[in-house]
Amino acid sequence: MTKTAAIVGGGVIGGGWAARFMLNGWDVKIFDPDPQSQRKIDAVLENARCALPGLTDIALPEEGSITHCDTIAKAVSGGELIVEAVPERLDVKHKVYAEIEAANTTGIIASSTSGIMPSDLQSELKNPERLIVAHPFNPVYLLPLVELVAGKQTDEAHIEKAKEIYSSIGMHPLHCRVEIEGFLSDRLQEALWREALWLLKDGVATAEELDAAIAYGPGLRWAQMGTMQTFHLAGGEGGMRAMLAMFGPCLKWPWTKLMDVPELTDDFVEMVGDQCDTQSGALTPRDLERVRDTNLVGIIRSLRGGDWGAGATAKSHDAQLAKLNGLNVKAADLDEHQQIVTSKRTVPLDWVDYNGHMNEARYLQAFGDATDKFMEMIGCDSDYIATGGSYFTAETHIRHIDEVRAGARIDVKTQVLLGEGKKMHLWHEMYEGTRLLATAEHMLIHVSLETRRPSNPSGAIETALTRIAQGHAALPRPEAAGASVGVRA
Ligand SMILES: NC(=O)C1=CN([C@@H]2O[C@H](COP(=O)(O)OP(=O)(O)OC[C@H]3O[C@@H](n4cnc5c(N)ncnc54)[C@H](O)[C@@H]3O)[C@@H](O)[C@H]2O)C=CC1
Ligand SMILES: C[N+](C)(C)CC(=O)CC(=O)[O-]
Repeated sequence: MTKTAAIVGGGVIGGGWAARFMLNGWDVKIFDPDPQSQRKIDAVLENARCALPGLTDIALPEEGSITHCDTIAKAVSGGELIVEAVPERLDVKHKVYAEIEAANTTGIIASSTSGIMPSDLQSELKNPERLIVAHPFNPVYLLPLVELVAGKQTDEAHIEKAKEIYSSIGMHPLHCRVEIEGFLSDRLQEALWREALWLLKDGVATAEELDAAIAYGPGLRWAQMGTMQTFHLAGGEGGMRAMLAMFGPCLKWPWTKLMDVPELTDDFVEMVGDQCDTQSGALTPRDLERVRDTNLVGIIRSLRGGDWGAGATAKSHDAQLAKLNGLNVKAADLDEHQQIVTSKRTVPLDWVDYNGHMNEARYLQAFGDATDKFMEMIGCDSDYIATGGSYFTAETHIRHIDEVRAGARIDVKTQVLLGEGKKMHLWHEMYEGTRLLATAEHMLIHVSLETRRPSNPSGAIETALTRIAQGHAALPRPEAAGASVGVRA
């Protein structure tokens, strides 16, 4: 069933929300009075379409539609979720809520505010119980964190509903249980930013040097662990206790100017702006966004490996997407009269090489993932593997037939050429739509993980595999199956 999100305010954050919802299959209705808004949102969507699908190993749903409305009433009428992303001013937000209330009395109003207390936001609403804060992070289409905060009058059921909604679009809802200004993340970020502005103003370092001080060091750690766990490790075997014993007293030394804010005079703003422009060189903000997005996809993908932080969120999104894509098929439901779809995914940005197309190593990864999925389907899943049986690949032959680029949706269809005793001979075909991109032929042997020697699979796996192999024997045998490597005549 298609869902609809109403978005009021289509700037940096509203545009990012539009992209995240649409690429997760939601329809979006949006209102923004800026005549340039549609152009700006299109630019955000273009970047998001390149980046977001690469976070998951399973294809996202079909993209939803976007309707640009010319009034708030048209955007929000009938909506169950109304995302507010207008400028960070209480008076502006109150005015917008009054217009929303005139057209919609029941939908959840989710404010994107970076730090205004939800109790203040809901103070003039007729139905204040439906207002929550859902504070995202830029770029909203890639970063999974969304801070959820209730005001004094919020119905907690809406927070629970919001957790479901944001999880279903690949996000990590963090419920900030105590309502405070700036919530959690911005409190931490602002302390650092304030200090950086002081160091720049006092001529201690340039914008570039300050960014290097983060990007080459702590920033790399922060992508995976926050300050607490990072410093727990800095205490060696003594952990955080040792860390506090050694560095705790330093916190009282005058290292930081945390509570003071440098005065934002025109000269100072120009000085900071100039230094940031110099730092960016010839790259425009849109160019930099693309660099940032490619790097973020790479970082989050590497965190998937360890099922860690933002990588774990992407993996649990995969589990939901596998269901939507019909990839969670059990052995008994596999149709032995046709090839089996074992993968539906999008080519991630970081799978593309210097030739501008998917690198050869990634074909093996995509086919290997399809083999893993097929193993899971016939019952060789993580529970079975934990009992000590699995398959090892003994031989592989991949043919590269046509190129494929980042962002393309690819499917793998699998045919069992032999499934007998310890042997499993698979034939995979990779398609973009109906275009054949590559084929792979693998011979796998069932092994005991204890002896590391060939062994028979469980009866259930053998039965499932034999049934499919017998059914697939009636399908045309792929011409290239069993072919040796060589130049085509
Ligand atoms: N920029 C950021 O990094 C982040 C911002 N936020 C929050 O998101 C909200 C929006 O901020 P940005 O997108 O950065 O600002 P922005 O200035 O990029 O976008 C605000 C948009 O609201 C539109 N607008 C102004 N009055 C309006 C009205 N009456 N009705 C509908 N639209 C109206 C403007 O035309 C503009 O396109 C703020 O509450 C901000 O604190 C949250 C997370 C990060
Ligand atoms: C600077 N900011 C307060 C608008 C930042 C945020 O609210 C979140 C983010 O994206 O860093």
